[in-house]
Amino acid sequence: MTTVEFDTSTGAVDETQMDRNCAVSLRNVTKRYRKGNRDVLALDSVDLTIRAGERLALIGESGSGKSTIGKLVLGQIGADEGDVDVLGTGTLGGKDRTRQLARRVGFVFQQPFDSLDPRMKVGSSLAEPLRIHRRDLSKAEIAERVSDGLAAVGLPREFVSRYPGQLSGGQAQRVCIARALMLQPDLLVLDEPTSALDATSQREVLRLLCDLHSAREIAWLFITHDLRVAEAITDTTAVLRHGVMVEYGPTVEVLGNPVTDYARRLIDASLGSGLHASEPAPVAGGAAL
Ligand SMILES: Nc1ncnc2c1ncn2[C@@H]1O[C@H](COP(=O)(O)OP(=O)(O)OP(=O)(O)O)[C@@H](O)[C@H]1O
Repeated sequence: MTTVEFDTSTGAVDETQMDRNCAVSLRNVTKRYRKGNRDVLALDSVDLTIRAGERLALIGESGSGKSTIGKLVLGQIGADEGDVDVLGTGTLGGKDRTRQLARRVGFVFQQPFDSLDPRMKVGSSLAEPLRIHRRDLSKAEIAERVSDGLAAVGLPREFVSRYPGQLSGGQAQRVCIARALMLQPDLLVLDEPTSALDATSQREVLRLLCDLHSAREIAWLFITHDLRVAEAITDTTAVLRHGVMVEYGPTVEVLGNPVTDYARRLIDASLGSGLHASEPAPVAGGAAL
């Protein structure tokens, strides 16, 4: 792992020292949870790399360990064994690492209304990360960035004064995406970001994510049960089973030509059996959305 210098006075990482091509690196990572008087092995010796700008889909049946990887990457939990390095912060101490991850990794979860404070207007929600992490910005500069953030997700400026309860599910998820992007992150953790939305909002949010990726290449860890989404908009797919990475490679190969029966069953259940081998998956650009 590359060593990174961290300036505690400015909060800046000396990026000249870190591997700019690597957004996420998990090496031989094992994670157990304590459940009553027994241990649950959630991840077993997992290796995973997400390069800068790469969109990786993480798929697997319920309980296979997908969200555990998301939590490790966000720094919400630690590994029992192995190395977790996110954007070169792996060698930083606890507080510095947490601060860097909060600044440089955005996240969008399944339920937008759980992620937004119902008592906070949209404008305040979007301004909050800037107030915390960008103390150099004036009030006017923050207000301008909030307006720009809303525009970037296709919402009018007037939404600053709305409360979450006055938004549709799709609009609320757009606000969550805008919030995740406020600090211009290098990595987004997207944990089922569209599965709580109706079909139209799903398509709109996925198109929005693709457009944002085209405008600025942010790496994605995209956790999904929906293999059509993985197929349409990701570069790489990793398949987890009982905490073990059983397949990993370009999305077009993993979904088009799965090696394990397990992945084949997942794909058949989500996409039907017609895709394998004969039909290339329409990866990137959102063509199939
Ligand atoms: N806080 C916890 N305490 C105990 N066990 C946990 C905890 N969190 C997760 N687990 C267990 O770890 C395993 C992996 O869980 P995880 O949430 O990572 O799976 P997942 O693939 O994200 O599932 P889903 O698709 O249902 O969200 C499961 O067996 C789960 O029951």
